[in-house]
Amino acid sequence: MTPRLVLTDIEGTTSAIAFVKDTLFPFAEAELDAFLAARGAEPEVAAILAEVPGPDQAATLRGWMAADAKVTALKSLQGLIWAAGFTDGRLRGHLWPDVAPCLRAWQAGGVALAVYSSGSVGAQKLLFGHSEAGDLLPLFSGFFDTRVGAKREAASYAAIAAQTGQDPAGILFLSDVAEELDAARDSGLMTCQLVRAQDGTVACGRHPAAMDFPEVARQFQLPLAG
Ligand SMILES: CSCCC(=O)C(=O)COP(=O)(O)O
Ligand SMILES: [Mg+2]
Repeated sequence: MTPRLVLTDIEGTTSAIAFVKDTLFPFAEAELDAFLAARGAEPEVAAILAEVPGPDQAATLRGWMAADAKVTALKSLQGLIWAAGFTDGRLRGHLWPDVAPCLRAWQAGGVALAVYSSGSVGAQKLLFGHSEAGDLLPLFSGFFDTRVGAKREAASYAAIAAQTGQDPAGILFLSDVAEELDAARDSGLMTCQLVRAQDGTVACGRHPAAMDFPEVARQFQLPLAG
């Protein structure tokens, strides 16, 4: 069945793992103290901080950062910190060169597009709105983060299907992480693992695999770019 909706992960799928780990995460850590001092009392930030335990919240946040913990509060805060960098040009969303042409072709061909990442919805919009390929936000009809559930839980994909109004069998989920693909398949979605050599991803063998988006298009009869 040709997908009616492509649901894509970001890190390791549309964008380099190194961009997230070596650019985005250090940017947020470097700005953390100044951000908390300047904006910690704002209602939006205070509501996030209410979910951060411990007497030294900056230390808790740094511990989560060091562990790459996919904690919703940390992800929300990182998104708010990155906002300044994306809007003043210090940050630009990395995309592998094959990604934007395929996303444009798929959307133009009538395939809906959505994002599901541990990065907050706000951060997802910053990355695609300020990407190396320009503003890609108009291509997407949905954005989902861990507020819908964890990426390794099947129920999260059922919830996304319900919220998009799509039959799970018509959704293709793209990710580099086998456990995320397992969970999506458990909820009836089609799956494809992105095995990008530059990221050092290894094919898990449990899902169809593609080295880039054109190969995804060929395997799932999606419109081809250019
Ligand atoms: C601008 S999105 C930042 C990505 C991020 O924070 C992250 O943790 C990556 O998670 P993903 O689910 O995209 O692998
Ligand atoms: Mg990923």
